[in-house]
Amino acid sequence: MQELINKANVLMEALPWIKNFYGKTIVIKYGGNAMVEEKLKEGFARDIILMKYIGLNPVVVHGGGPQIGKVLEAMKIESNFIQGMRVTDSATMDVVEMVLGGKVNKEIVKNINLHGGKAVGLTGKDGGLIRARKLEMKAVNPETLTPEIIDIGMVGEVESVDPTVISALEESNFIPVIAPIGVGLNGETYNINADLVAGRIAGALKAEKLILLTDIEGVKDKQGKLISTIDVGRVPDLINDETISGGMIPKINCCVDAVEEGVFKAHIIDGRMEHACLLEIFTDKGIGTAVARFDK
Ligand SMILES: Nc1ncnc2c1ncn2[C@@H]1O[C@H](COP(=O)(O)OP(=O)(O)O)[C@@H](O)[C@H]1O
Ligand SMILES: CC(=O)N[C@@H](CCC(=O)OP(=O)(O)O)C(=O)O
Repeated sequence: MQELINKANVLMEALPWIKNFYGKTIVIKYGGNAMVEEKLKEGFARDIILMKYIGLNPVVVHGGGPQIGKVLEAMKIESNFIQGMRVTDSATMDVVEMVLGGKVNKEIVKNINLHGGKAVGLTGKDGGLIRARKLEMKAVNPETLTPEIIDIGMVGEVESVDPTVISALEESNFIPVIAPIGVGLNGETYNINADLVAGRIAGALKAEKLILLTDIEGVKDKQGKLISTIDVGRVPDLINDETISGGMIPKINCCVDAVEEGVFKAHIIDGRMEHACLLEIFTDKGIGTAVARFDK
């Protein structure tokens, strides 16, 4: 009997959060281990469906860097990254679009639909969702030691987001699943980092939350202890004193940008943990690191 009451208590813990988030949009960047391991994949699909059925509007933006890498390797095309961005010539762009917009996107859609949801896959080309432009990357020339703009091919940055197609899908209770590919003014295709796309889509939708799933517990301090909350104003110091480095820099900056654009809270959480999204949204304590304007 006590076991049943405990179950009811767990559900009741979620009640204030369900009330709070009812009708609100949550953008989730899906990637890493959560997109590879069978058990985690199924758990993620079920989490998204549960969110939808209790009245939230989940929007999934996915990555797929490792999946692209595997196909490029099989095709004997070399992968090169500069400042975390894949150098993308036209042969690589074809593979990126094929893998992200095709196999990876459709597998996520299939998993959600298989477990009872109604997902629709899109790239940024569909409905004019993501207008992109070429990313101007600055790097220091090792010979002259001066910063200059380098050409890394068809890598894009988001110029603007037109969320009309997302709203149309939400009205009919579909769950949008978005591949991070954008289209330029003249119809050219761009490969865009998925975290950046998720941040901008969350901003355009004025989402309640942006959740970035990654393969680490969250942002850690210099002693390796998890930092549960970070005020956006503190981020530059954490980067300058090198508490935050490497791949975590674009992630945290993307959270800051989303908050500045009107997203209430951004979270960096551990996608290796089963039901990570649900634990973050529906429990009092949450997991991972929350980034917001706490010091008002
Ligand atoms: N302060 C920090 N807290 C946590 N991770 C950090 C921190 N600073 C740097 N990192 C690094 O950033 C990595 C996450 O970025 P990345 O590997 O690019 O993620 P993903 O592949 O999910 O996009 C972590 O695995 C860790 O090595
Ligand atoms: C420009 C750029 O680097 N684009 C990424 C897009 C996919 C992505 O971001 O996937 P993850 O989230 O798994 O890293 C790439 O080509 O790998």
